[in-house]
Amino acid sequence: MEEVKAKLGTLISEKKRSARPDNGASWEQAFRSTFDCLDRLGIGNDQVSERLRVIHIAGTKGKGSTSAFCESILRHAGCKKTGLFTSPHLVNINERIRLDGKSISDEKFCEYFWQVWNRLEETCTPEQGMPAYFRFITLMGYYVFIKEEVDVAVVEVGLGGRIDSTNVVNRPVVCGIASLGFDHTDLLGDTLAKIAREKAGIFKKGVPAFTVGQEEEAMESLRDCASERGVEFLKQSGSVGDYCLPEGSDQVRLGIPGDHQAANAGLAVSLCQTFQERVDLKLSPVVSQGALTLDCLKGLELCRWPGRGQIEKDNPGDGGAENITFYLDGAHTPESMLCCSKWYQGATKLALEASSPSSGERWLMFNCMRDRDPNVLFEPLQTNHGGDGATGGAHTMGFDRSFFVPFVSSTTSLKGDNQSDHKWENGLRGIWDKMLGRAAGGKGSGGREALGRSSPDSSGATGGSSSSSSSSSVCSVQAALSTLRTYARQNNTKQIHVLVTGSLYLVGDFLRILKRVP
Ligand SMILES: Nc1ncnc2c1ncn2[C@@H]1O[C@H](COP(=O)(O)OP(=O)(O)OP(=O)(O)O)[C@@H](O)[C@H]1O
Repeated sequence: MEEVKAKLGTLISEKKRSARPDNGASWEQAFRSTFDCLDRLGIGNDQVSERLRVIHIAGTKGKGSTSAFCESILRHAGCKKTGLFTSPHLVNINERIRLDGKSISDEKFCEYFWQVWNRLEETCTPEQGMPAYFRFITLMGYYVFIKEEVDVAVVEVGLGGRIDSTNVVNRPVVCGIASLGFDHTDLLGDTLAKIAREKAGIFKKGVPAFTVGQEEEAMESLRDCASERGVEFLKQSGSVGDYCLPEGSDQVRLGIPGDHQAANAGLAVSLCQTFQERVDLKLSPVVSQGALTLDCLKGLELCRWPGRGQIEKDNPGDGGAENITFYLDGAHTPESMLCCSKWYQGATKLALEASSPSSGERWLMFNCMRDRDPNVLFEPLQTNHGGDGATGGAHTMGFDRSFFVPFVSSTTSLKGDNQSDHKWENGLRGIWDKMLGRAAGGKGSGGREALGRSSPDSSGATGGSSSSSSSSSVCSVQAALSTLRTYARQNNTKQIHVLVTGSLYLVGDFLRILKRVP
């Protein structure tokens, strides 16, 4: 596996996230090269459509969760073999290609990797070289699903849709668009209409499509694209809570927590219902007479999507403390941070009420990529969304301690983070404390407008400036964990609820350190 990882590493051509892939080709050119690569692999894109039953899902937020729900629902509805392609991964690259809900084994990964690698290498020409990292892993995903003869291939778009490497299927069974918002605006456009148009690039002639409720500007753009592209229909899915329940069942339980998951699950139900009606597999119904079936409910409840709303107890057998609970969520956009913050406050409120509110504390471990605006990410974290507010700490939302921790993984260092200087993290801490200072000073909860757009790099490396600075620190993940565990052991009547958020890479680092590999 190490050799395979090293080879894959050679396909990461640039360190910058939005750098041009595939030897400097434009995104359009690079996308078109995916079709050539499929030919070189002996599986033209016609074959991908003929040999795979694909559910293709795009969106700004919730596309991964929706994909995971789809896979789980169909597995529980009787799909003998499921394939799920997602990105990015948290700990191991294998997570991106799942068979029957489990990451592909190292053995199979290596076996298929070499088949794909060797074929592509043998067919390189001066015009057609090796594909870049994401394109390669996408090609490999399709290759694996074809060779494994999966009944369904649920495919999550990597970025955008129209010219994403996954968009090489002429005729998916059904397409879905999860919640739309502002992200990757440098590549997708600076209005919701433009972003929606890029995402709707996965729509295909004669193929049905579903979307969740969207802002009108986005919905209008989706409708226009649907008619331009001649989709069979574009329908809006509802919340999973809108469905009736079968006899013997009193509620829908979702395996991925958070109120925001109801819309993702609703979209997944619509996609799976349409899939099940259109394919020649003997699947049990997903919805029957307007009610979710027991199989569907099981699929929703048993769905697992690590790093999103994941709750893990610390492990005392492995140096941990039994009174620590980690809440791991890779939110990294304003919308997802709002969902994450509401989920965390709700979950810890229940946990704090279950014990004694005064005996619990909320701690934060945070980092985000440098292309994010921490001002807008911090705002929902510092706002009380109707929970109990403070847990003993003095802040608006009541984090008793906050740590700004550098990334550990090599994946993130490849994305341009300098491991040795902590200027970025000190800057994050400075902004965090400044916002808290303003909030405490009676100027609201501290927002982008109030603060201006200060950036960590410009705010200097001095750390906090407000009275709350003593409760925030910059240190390594390991040092933060050590401080946390020592404190927890010394205060063993307290329950410590630790939110880890800001980046999926940080969540991946934690899962690796906690030895909870997905
Ligand atoms: N419908 C939603 N609206 C807003 N935020 C959401 C929604 N669904 C999930 N999220 C948040 O987004 C984060 C990522 O969820 P998910 O993996 O489903 O989305 P994604 O579209 O694949 O995003 P990405 O892979 O870019 O993080 C979650 O941690 C959660 O906080």
